[in-house]
Amino acid sequence: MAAGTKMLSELGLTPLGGPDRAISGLSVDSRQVKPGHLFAALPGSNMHGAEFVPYALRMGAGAILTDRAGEGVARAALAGTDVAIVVTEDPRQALAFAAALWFGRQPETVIAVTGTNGKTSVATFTRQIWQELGLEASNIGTTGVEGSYTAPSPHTTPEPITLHRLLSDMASVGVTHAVMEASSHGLAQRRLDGVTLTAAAFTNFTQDHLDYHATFDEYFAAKAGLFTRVLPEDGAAVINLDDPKGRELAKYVTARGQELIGIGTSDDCEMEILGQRYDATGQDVRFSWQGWTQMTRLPLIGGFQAMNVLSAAALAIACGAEAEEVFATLPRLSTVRGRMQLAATRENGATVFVDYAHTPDAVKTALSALRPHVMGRLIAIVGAGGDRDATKRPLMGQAAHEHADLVIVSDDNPRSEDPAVIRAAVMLGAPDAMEVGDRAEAILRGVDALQPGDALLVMGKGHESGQVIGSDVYPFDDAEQASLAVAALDGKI
Ligand SMILES: CC(=O)N[C@H]1[C@@H](OP(=O)(O)OP(=O)(O)OC[C@H]2O[C@@H](n3ccc(=O)[nH]c3=O)[C@H](O)[C@@H]2O)O[C@H](CO)[C@@H](O)[C@@H]1O[C@H](C)C(=O)N[C@@H](C)C(=O)N[C@H](CCC(=O)O)C(=O)O
Ligand SMILES: Nc1ncnc2c1ncn2[C@@H]1O[C@H](COP(=O)(O)OP(=O)(O)OP(=O)(O)O)[C@@H](O)[C@H]1O
Ligand SMILES: N[C@H](CCC[C@H](N)C(=O)O)C(=O)O
Ligand SMILES: [Mg+2]
Repeated sequence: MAAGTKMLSELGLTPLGGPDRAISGLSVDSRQVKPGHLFAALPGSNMHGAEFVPYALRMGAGAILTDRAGEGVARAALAGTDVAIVVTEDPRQALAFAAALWFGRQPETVIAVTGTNGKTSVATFTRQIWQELGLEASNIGTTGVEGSYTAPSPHTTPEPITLHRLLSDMASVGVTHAVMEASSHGLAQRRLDGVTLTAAAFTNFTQDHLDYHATFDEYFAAKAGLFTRVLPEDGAAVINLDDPKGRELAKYVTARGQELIGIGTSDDCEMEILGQRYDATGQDVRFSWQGWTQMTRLPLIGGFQAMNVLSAAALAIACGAEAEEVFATLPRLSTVRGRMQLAATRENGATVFVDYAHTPDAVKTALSALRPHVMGRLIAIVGAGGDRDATKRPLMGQAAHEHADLVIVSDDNPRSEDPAVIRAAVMLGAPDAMEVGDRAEAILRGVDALQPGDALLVMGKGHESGQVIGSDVYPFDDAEQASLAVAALDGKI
């Protein structure tokens, strides 16, 4: 937390029935409270943060922010103290605004990307385009903070205090352009409500996270909030119009008077994909921007990458870059780590790719996207994470069964669950799959099966560097294991 203090009123907060108060910082977790901090006692999915007010007071909290549900418990704990209390309808949003005002600085241009799949890819390509144009740029998301400013990021969308500290640090070292992923958790929890956005993008909407959001509609409403609540009226919205949910969002965007940039394969899109031709190292893409037809080469595997890249190009243009200069950078973009990444090639020419597909739709998309680049068979390794949406498991198995020639079901972060139970659920959708729990062995078996012209797609872990079993994290990297397996089987080690 930055040195110094600020008054609650400077952070947009009004204490109930008491005088204004100087605070020394912000905390969302009672265990991190420092003397004089405002402790945000938030309604949680397990418990109400107000339960921790007594703890926060022992740590020296100077003010409490909560909602009506937390007010009673908080007031009881505050009896006899002079600690201020702020009660609002939506304390998560109030905290987000307070964090923005506390840190007071962000890069001039910040954009956010939402959607079930493709957020990391679009964010990374946008940052790469900006850097190619000579701008100081970073992306924030699942793979950490990358580009001109780098840092680890524990969340896809960081908590508001962490987020605004980061944006302020970036701005102070000269980063002018930042692009962040807006996860549905992040949006539902108002984590980015305090960020001033120039533009936002929507990639697509399919099943995920039904462990957290009660229904599909609730999950979609969380994503829609990026356009209906966070992006200002003078912001630009880049929307995938090939997705019916994108069409729905486009109506909200138009109703709010935001600039709509449609992207897709229909002729009402400003950025229209006209054709794609695939080969072993990438693809040629024909597209038009506001009616101006272009051809470009993308050194990227997978048809959907054209959508991701052109969304990134549209975002860069929406934020002021020259279209011609943006398009000139596209052949120089590089694969996002762990997304359709070529990890190893066997002596016989067969290839191994690593991808982060961890939803039924992503499994289908990744396999069908790889297919036109491959002459031989497609072998898939698939598995599902423990302590996550269990309904997606058989659907992921089924997608692999339908789109690959050979399926191996293996473990992917079983966490607190029994891995055999997770594999059995995946195998409900892929009954003739080979079951190999140990992931290193599964990769070895997959690589061993590769004939000339074949490709192996290892899905689910992408850039991850560990296998989470119980509460332990064992070092594990799919790309590294693929290289080791190829080296071992080709007699190099
Ligand atoms: C499921 C989820 O998103 N949980 C977030 C939520 O916590 P919660 O509602 O479950 O909290 P709770 O356990 O009920 O506790 C209630 C409150 O008491 C506080 N507390 C709790 C214990 C204590 O000792 N003292 C204390 O003050 C907590 O900080 C919380 O504010 O609110 C907390 C405070 O804002 C977040 O830290 C927490 O994120 C946790 C760490 C998390 O792991 N989130 C993941 C699932 C997440 O956000 N993932 C998305 C990406 C998903 C994807 O696309 O794959 C992301 O953007 O990273
Ligand atoms: N535009 C797209 N359409 C469909 N599938 C995609 C698209 N882009 C990427 N994917 C698939 O989704 C996987 C995840 O991609 P990416 O990491 O870019 O998405 P994400 O939205 O950031 O995911 P997460 O929610 O896990 O952070 C990729 O490995 C790929 O299989
Ligand atoms: N970050 C996401 C995706 C993880 C993908 C997969 N490796 C898993 O562990 O389920 C999550 O935690 O749900
Ligand atoms: Mg991501």
